[in-house]
Amino acid sequence: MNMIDKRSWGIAVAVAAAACVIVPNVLSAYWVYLAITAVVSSVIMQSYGVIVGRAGVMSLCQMSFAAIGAWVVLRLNLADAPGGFIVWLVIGGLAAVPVGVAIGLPALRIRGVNLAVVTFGFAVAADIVLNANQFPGTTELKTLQRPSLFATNGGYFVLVVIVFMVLGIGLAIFNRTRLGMSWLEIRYSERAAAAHGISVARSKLAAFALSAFIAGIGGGLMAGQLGLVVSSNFAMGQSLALFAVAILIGPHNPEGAFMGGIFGAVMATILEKLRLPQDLGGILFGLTAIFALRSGVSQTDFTRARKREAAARKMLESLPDKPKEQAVAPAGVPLVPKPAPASDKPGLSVRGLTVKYGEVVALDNIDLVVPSGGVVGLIGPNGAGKSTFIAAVSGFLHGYEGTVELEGRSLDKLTPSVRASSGLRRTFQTTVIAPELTQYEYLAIGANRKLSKEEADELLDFFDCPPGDVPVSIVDVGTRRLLDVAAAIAAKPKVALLDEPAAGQSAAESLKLGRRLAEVPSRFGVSILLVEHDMELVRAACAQVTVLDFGHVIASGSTEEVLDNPAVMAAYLGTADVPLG
Ligand SMILES: Nc1ncnc2c1ncn2[C@@H]1O[C@H](COP(=O)(O)OP(=O)(O)OP(=O)(O)O)[C@@H](O)[C@H]1O
Repeated sequence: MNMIDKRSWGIAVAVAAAACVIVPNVLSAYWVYLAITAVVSSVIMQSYGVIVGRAGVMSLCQMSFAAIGAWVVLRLNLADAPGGFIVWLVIGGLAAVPVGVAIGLPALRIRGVNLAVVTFGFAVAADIVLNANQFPGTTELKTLQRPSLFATNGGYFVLVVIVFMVLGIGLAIFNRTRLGMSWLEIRYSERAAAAHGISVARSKLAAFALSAFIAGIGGGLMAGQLGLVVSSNFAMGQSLALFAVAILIGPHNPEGAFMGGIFGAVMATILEKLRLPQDLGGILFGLTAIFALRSGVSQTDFTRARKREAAARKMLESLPDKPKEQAVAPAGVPLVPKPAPASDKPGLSVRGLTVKYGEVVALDNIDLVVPSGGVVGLIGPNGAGKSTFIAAVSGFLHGYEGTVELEGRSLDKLTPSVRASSGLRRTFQTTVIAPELTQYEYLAIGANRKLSKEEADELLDFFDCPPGDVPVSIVDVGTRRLLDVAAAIAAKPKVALLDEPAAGQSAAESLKLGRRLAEVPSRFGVSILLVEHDMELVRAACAQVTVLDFGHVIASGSTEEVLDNPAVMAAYLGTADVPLG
C-alpha cells in the first residue's frame, strides 16, 4: 500500500507553490494579511482534523492549546532564547502536548457530550487565566522577531504555507500507520478496536497529544503574524466556532482543513471586502449544516467517498465474472470435518465460567476447550449464553467467575486489547467497520502485524471478498462479516472466536463458509470457536460441538452425536420433558 497519495499531494504542492508566488507578488498588503490569517487558521483546523475528524473525540479546547503555543513562543522571544522562531514554534507545540494528554485522560472514561463539556470547561478556565494575565512581551512592547527570510508579510505567508504543507504531508503519512488508522476505528467502535488489539486509551491520548501539538504550532504562527497577542485571540468562543466548522467540513482531509480555515477565520472579512451581505456566510453555514445532518458525514468526506466509490464500482465492473464454485457438496458426499490433530496443548481452555447479570445467571459453571488446530461449535437457542461466553472469554465482561487460559497462559486479568494481542481474537454479531477504510486497510488494522499484499489477497479471495482496494462503504453487510473474519484470521491468533459470521449469507454461501472455516486451522494455523445458529454450517465446519441452554452445557462431543441428541433437539425445537445434560 502507498504511504501517501502521491498524485494528489503533487498537485497540492504545485498549487501551494503557485500561491507562494502569486499571493505575495500580486495581491495587496491587506489580502496578503488575510491570506496569512486563513492559512494559520487552517493549521489550527488540522488539529481539529486529528482529534475531531479522525478520532471522533469532541474536543472544544483546541484554541487553548493554541494559546499555550503562542505564550511559549512569545516567552522565548522575550528571553531572546537561542534557536529563533522556527525552533520556538516547535517548542510551543511540544509545550501544548502534556496539557493535551492531561485533558485527554478524562476521555478514557467519558465520551460524547460529557467529554465535550469537560474540554469546554478547560477552555473556560484557560480563558479566565488568559484574561487575568498578559501574554509575554505585551508590557515590554517587545514584538515577535520573525526569521529574516520570512520577515515581510509576503515572506511570512510563504512560511505558514510551508508549515501547513509539511503538517499535511506528515499527517497523510501518519494516518496510514496503524496508530493513525486506529483512530478511524475507535471513532466507529471502541469495542471493535479493542478486539483488534488496539489500546483505545493509548490511541486517544496520542490523538490528544498530536492535536495539541499542531494547535500549539498554530498558536505560535498566530503570534508570529500578530507580533503581540491578546487573550481575545484565543477566546473559547473561537474554539466552539471552529469545532462547528470542523464537524461540517471535515478538516482531517487537507482540503477540508484549508476550507475550514477560510470559513472559520476570514469569511466575514472576505464578504465585507467584496461588498456582499454578511448573511451569505450564515446561509452557507446553514446549508452545510443541513447537508451534514442529512448525509451524516462532513462535506469533504462525502465528496471523497463518492469519488472513491465510483472508481471502485468501475473497477468491479471491469473484472471478469468469477466462475461459480460449487457451494454444496455433491449428493451423497457427506461433509465431515476432521477432528483436531492430537495435541497436548489446548488452544483455549475455559473452566468453571460463571456470569451473572444481577439475578440472571447467563452462564453457570461452563467448561469448554478449543483444541489447538480445531474448529469447535458453540450452539444453543436464543438467550442460551453464547454471546456472553464470547464476551467474557475475550475480556469484554468484567467480573466473571472461572478461568480462561490460552495455550496454558491465564488471561483472566488482561484487558480485551491485551487478550487480542496475546492471540485471542473475536468478531461481533454486528460489524462496525469504518466505511472510509478500504478492505486492505481494514485487514492491516486487524492483522496488527506487517501484512503483505499477497497475504491480504489470499485472505480476501479465501473469504470471497471483493478486491482489496474496494472501500468498505460499498461492500454488502454479509460480506463485511466475512471481512471481519478475514481480519481476525489475518492476525494469525492462536484462537479466533467467531460470533455468527454467516448472518446475512444465503444457505449455499453459508455452507461454503463452513467448509472454508474447517480449512482455517490447517491453512492459517488458527483454531476456531464458532457460535452459529445455522446447523448446516456447523456440521460443515466443526468436528466438535458444545450446546448451551439457559447458561448450562446440555451436550458436548462430536458434531454428529451432539446434533442427534434428543435434549439438543428439544432445546432447539422447544419441546418439553427432555431432561438436561
Ligand atoms: N447486558 C445484559 N444485562 C442483563 N441480561 C443480559 C445482558 N446480556 C444478556 N443478558 C441475558 O443473558 C442471557 C444470555 O444472553 P446471550 O446474549 O449471551 O445469549 P445468546 O445465546 O448469545 O443469544 P442470541 O443467540 O440471541 O445471541 C439471556 O437471558 C439474556 O437476556
